[in-house]
Amino acid sequence: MAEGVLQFNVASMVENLLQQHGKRLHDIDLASRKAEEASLRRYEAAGWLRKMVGVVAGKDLPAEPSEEHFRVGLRSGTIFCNVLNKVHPGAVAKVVEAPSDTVIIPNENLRNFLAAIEEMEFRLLKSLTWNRHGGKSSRIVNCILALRSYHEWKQCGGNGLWKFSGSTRGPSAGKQMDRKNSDPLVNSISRTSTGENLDSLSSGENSCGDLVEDFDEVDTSNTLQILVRELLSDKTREDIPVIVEQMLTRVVEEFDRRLASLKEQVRTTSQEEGVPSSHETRDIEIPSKMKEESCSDMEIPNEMEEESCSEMEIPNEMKEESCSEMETPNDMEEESCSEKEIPNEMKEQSCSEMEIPNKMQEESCSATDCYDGISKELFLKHHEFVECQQKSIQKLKNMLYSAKEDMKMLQMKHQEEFNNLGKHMNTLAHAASGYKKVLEENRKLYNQVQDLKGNIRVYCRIRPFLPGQANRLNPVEDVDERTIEISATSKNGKGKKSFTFNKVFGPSAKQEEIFVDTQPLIRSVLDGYNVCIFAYGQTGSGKTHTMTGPKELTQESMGVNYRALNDLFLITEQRKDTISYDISVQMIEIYNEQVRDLLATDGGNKKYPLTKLLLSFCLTVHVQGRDLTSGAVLRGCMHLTHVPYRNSKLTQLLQDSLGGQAKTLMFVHISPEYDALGETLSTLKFAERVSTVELGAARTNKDNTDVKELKEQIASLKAALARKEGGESEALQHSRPSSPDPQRLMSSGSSPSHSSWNSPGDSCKAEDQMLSG
Ligand SMILES: Nc1ncnc2c1ncn2[C@@H]1O[C@H](COP(=O)(O)OP(=O)(O)OP(=O)(O)O)[C@@H](O)[C@H]1O
Repeated sequence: MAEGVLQFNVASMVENLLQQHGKRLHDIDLASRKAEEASLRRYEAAGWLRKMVGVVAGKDLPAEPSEEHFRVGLRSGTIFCNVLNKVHPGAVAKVVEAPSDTVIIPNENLRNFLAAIEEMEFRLLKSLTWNRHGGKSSRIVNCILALRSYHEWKQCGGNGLWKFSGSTRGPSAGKQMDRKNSDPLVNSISRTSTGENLDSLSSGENSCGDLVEDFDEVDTSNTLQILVRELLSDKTREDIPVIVEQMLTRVVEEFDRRLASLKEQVRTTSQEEGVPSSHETRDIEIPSKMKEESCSDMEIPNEMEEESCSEMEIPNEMKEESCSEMETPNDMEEESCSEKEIPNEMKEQSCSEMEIPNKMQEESCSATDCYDGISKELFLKHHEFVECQQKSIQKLKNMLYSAKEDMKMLQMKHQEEFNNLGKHMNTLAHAASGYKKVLEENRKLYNQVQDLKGNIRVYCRIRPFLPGQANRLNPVEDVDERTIEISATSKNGKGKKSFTFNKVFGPSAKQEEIFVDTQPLIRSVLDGYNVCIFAYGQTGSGKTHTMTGPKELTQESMGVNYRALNDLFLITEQRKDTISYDISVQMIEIYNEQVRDLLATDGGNKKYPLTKLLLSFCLTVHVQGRDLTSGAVLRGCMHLTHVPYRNSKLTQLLQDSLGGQAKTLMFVHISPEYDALGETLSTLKFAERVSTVELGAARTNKDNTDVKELKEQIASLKAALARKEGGESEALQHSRPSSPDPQRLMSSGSSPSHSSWNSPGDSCKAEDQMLSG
């Protein structure tokens, strides 16, 4: 049908071209009208045949066929036989169903058709005009239209002889066909009916062979030939090539224009039907109307074509994948895949049924069915794949939402914990501040307690008899916690003499007991107080034993010095997180009013061996602590040695620990032997007076006589001291506020003093020095 349309359009284009050239020729116009009239008559014949046999049986014959399609659709003779059986049931006993492209010469159906007519004695067909002048196709058209007229005449109750009027516009009621009419075709039929061999049909002018020949010959459209012939009939030989070239150029241009218009029409239609644009390009050569008709000729439902088109949207990869998964036989699979790869070509072939043999159309149909099955399966797989992806995406969305919620919860929890931590930190800072205040208060209270115990404390220790002194008389009459009672001889003022101290330790007292009252003062040193711990007493009374210990030291036998230093470092370690301490040691020897620095070096070598240093008669430990939080600095010192108290230099040295806030512990040692009784009594008197100074007026001196004597001795000592030491007392007063400088001490006094501190007179002088300070 496409060719028919195009051929008709070419004729029109040529006509239009001629009109544009102002060469509208009457003959040309007449030829065009004739061609158009011939086409209309052909359509009329084809339409009646299709109506008679039905669309399915008439699928090989388009409704509006070109001459070529008209010839091809009828050359099998099948439609002729079926139509004749409709007009006269049973007229053709055997109809061979064969594809339209099957060429059988002489055609069996045509021979059966003619034979049927002979048997039916259709002499009425004699009236048909088998006019060769109208073209071979026109003769067939006229024959068909005559048969239609006869059929209609019969349906209208016609009887007797039917006379063909030659009109194709339907039967004329009551018209009679002249059966005597001599027509070449009828004649040939008549001859056949007289017993001639059917094969002879092909030899007769109007035989079946003529009819077959009519179908077999290629009847190119003579319309154009007529037009061209008429156009060039009056032209000179020189003008013809130019005119033909010009005409062909315009025809081609017009053809291209209309083809483009047709493509645009197809594209628009495809878009309206939702066909992807990528397929439009492949389909543009076939108008949608043509496709529908062609497909209907092929008995392919439109839905199938639509499905095929929709399947075209499936990505090639998926199609390939699905094809690879197909379980169809290999040959079928290959065919399907090849069909899949070039679906548009297949579609074109299917639609262009006029150019494709029926067999190929059937293959195309079967391929389309197969392709449709594959496409559906692909579609299902695609749909399933998309659903799976959508579920995965939804699951991911849910996980993302859950993760976001968890993150929010974590952020809230973190913020809450952060706030709580901040509050906790504030509480801790407040508590720390309070704790420091408490520590400070505790320190003050602690040292207040030490103050209440007395800044100068005097302890008396009685040395036990040494080995080999057993069973010797002991002047110590009685000892309790704070009092010692001495039984004096007449030489020393006969009678019992009682002395009171902060504490009295008997001969059996352990080193640990001696240190008990000393230990709290170590903490005071680290709190910034000055402490002086010294031993006092006659030779061999046990001073070294108390302060250092015996030669063979054990944990139990360690003296005050070791224990004090141990506690000092222990407390320093305990406070290391809050206070940083620097500890230094000073070792000075005072002998014959000469002060020597035992740690001084002489040419890189120490002047004194370590053993002598450890046994040194004056050890001073300086402590400097820095509060790590506030930066406040505390300074304290601790003097450890036994002291020949009468020594003025020593008094000067110990000035920072003999008054004010300083804590002084004096361990007074006495020997138990009778032969040292005088010295013992003098020592006890001196020590008790030191303690009495500290106790002040609150302490009542029970012995006024002793006080009077003491005052006299003090006055005497003052005078003597003034004479011997000149302005030393004045210097002592001026230097009191600061710690003593060993260098200054060593250079200030060089004159020897008393070589022995054992005499009571010396003791009184020392007491005077201390009291004056
Ligand atoms: N409490 C005591 N228990 C046992 N032995 C002691 C005690 N006190 C002192 N001694 C012993 O007495 C002797 C003399 O003691 P020590 O050397 O300590 O006296 P001193 O006062 O330091 O003498 P000096 O003034 O001459 O140095 C030593 O052998 C010592 O071991």
